[in-house]
Order: sequence, then C-alpha cells, then structure tokens
Amino acid sequence: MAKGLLIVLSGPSGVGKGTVCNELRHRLPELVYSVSATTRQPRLGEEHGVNYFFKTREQFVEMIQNDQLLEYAEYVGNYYGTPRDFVEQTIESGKDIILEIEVQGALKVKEKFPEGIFVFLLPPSLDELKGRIQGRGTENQATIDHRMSVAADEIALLKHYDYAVVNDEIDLACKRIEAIITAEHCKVRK
Ligand SMILES: Nc1nc2c(ncn2[C@@H]2O[C@H](COP(=O)(O)OP(=O)(O)O)[C@@H](O)[C@H]2O)c(=O)[nH]1
Ligand SMILES: Nc1ncnc2c1ncn2[C@@H]1O[C@H](COP(=O)(O)OP(=O)(O)O)[C@@H](O)[C@H]1O
Repeated sequence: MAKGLLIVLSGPSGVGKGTVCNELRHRLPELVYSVSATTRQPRLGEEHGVNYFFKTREQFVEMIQNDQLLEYAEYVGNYYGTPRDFVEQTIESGKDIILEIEVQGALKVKEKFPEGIFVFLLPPSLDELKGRIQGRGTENQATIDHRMSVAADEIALLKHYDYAVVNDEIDLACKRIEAIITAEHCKVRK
C-alpha cells in the first residue's frame, strides 16, 4: 500500500495556521492532524489531547531524552514538539497527516523527511500580520512584539519550502492547500 503524505504547514505566528488547519480538518475529514506537545499554558477553551498535549518542562525534557519527538523547538519561551510514533504510524497506514508547526521545527522535519510537502503560509502584509495577532487578543504587548520580530526572520526562510500560500482569505488559502494535496497525490514519484 502507498504511504500517506506528510504535510507540514508553517509560517509566522498569527498568519492563520491554526485557523486554516481547523478549516482543512472540516473539509478533509480523512486528513489526520498531528497534536503537538507543549509547555505553554492552555488558552481558554483549549483541551488536552485535542489542541495540544500540555506538559510540564520536566515531562517535555523526558520526551526529548526518550527520543519520543520527531522535532521540537523552543519558541518565545516555551517548548513545542511533534510526537514521533503517531506521525510514523499514520504515514505507514497510508493516511495523510498534517503538522502545523513553526519554522525552525519544520526545517528539522525536512532533514528527516525530505519527501514531506512543506507549505509556507504568508500574510498579505506584515501590518496585516500584526493586526491579526493583536486581534486574537491572546498575547500581551511584549509577546506580540517578540513574535513580530521573530516573524521577519521566519519569512526569510521561505526559500526552503515547496509551496507558498498567501492567507488573504481562509476559503482561498484552504482551496490552494487542497489543490497542493491533490497534485501531490497525482505526482509521479521517481
Ligand atoms: N516546532 C514546533 N512548533 C510547533 C509545534 N506545535 C505548534 N507549534 C508552533 O508554535 C508556535 C506557537 O504556537 P501557539 O503558542 O499555539 O500560538 P499560535 O499558533 O500562534 O496561536 C506556532 O507557530 C505553532 O505552529 C510543534 O510540535 N513543533
Ligand atoms: N484569512 C484571514 N483573514 C483574516 N483573519 C484571519 C485569517 N486567517 C486567520 N485570521 C485571524 O488571525 C488571527 C490569528 O490566526 P491563528 O490561526 O491563531 O494564527 P497562527 O496559528 O498562525 O498563530 C485569528 O484571530 C484568526 O481568526
């Protein structure tokens, strides 16, 4: 049986990765979503095992030491990582999986899975990006400033990706990603 596709959706904080990924999960119910582990505090409405596996720093370090993470990154003061077994089992079972992760982690996945499909979500502009982070209202001003300074460095890494998708409208961004997935399934692998 053919293996599933590993799709990595990345891009700066606030660009709409979470929003687009949620919408894709509705539109493509057979697409499996990788739930990450994090040391960040849960936001209102977030559930353990659904949005993230919420861990203490000690628990997270133990996962790193036991080689349970496909990749991990420290991002604005917290650890985030992708549980390895779930990703590998999903691909082996022939299902497609999507990872919604920040840019450093995505590049580490590329080293291990160069056959993955790396999609970079871009904001229509940096001003729009700032507006979205502020509009979400989940971060204080210092964190917003920090995330904006990280964003400029992240956008410079676009060249390592296979596809660039502008998230001007959620519907259009999802359609572009659905088209990418369809094309990748039709690709002749050499
Ligand atoms: N490297 C890596 N990054 C992750 C993982 N899970 C989430 N992230 C990224 O960590 C960043 C911060 O996530 P979060 O605190 O939930 O904020 P938000 O995605 O900006 O709403 C985002 O860019 C996420 O895509 C992961 O498993 N590994
Ligand atoms: N295409 C879009 N147009 C306008 N607002 C958007 C769009 N995509 C996402 N947003 C909004 O931008 C904010 C950040 O989106 P989010 O998905 O949390 O980003 P990320 O996961 O990349 O940090 C949210 O308030 C979300 O509703």
